[in-house]
Amino acid sequence: MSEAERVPVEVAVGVLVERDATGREGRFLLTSRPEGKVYAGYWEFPGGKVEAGESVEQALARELREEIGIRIGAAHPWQTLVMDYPHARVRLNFCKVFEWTGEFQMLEGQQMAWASLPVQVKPVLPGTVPVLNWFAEERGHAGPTHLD
Ligand SMILES: Nc1nc2c([nH]c(=O)n2[C@H]2C[C@H](O)[C@@H](COP(=O)(O)OP(=O)(O)OP(=O)(O)O)O2)c(=O)[nH]1
Repeated sequence: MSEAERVPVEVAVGVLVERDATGREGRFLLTSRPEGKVYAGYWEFPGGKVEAGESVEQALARELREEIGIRIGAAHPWQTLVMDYPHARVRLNFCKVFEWTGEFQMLEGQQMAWASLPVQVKPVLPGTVPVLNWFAEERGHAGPTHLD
C-alpha cells in the first residue's frame, strides 16, 4: 500500500494549559514517551489511540486517567494533523484542556515537564513541533520554539 493510502489511526492528544486569573494562557504540559513504545524518551503531549466506539473526548479522558492519573474537564478541539511515520499514519486530534482534578502520577514511568517557549526538554517528537509553532503564533513568540 502506498503512503497516501494508509488509513490514519485516530489519536486523541491533550494539551493541558495553565491559565491565570485573566484567562491568559501560560505553561503547557509535556510528557516523555515511556520505554517500550516507539520514540521512547521523546517529549510529546499526553494521549493515545482512540478505541472502537469512543469519541476523541472519551479517549482523551481515558488515556489521561490511565497514563497520568488525572480526571479532565472539558476537552476543547483545537487542531488536527496527519503525520506519516514509518510505523504508522496517525491523525492527531489536539484538544486544549484547562481544567483537571487529581494529582499527576506518571503511571507508565514517563517524565513530565511544565513548559513554555522555547521548550527546554529534548528531543521533542516530530508531531510535537507543529504544536509549538501554533503556540508561537498564538502567543506572538519569535525565534526558536525548542532546542535541536
Ligand atoms: N500521545 C501522543 N502521540 C503522538 C503525539 N505526536 C505524535 O506524533 N504522536 C503519535 C505517536 C504514536 O504513533 C501515536 C500515539 O500512539 P501511542 O503509542 O502513544 O498510543 P497508545 O498510548 O494508545 O499506545 P499503545 O496502547 O498502542 O501502546 O501518535 C503526541 O503529542 N502525543
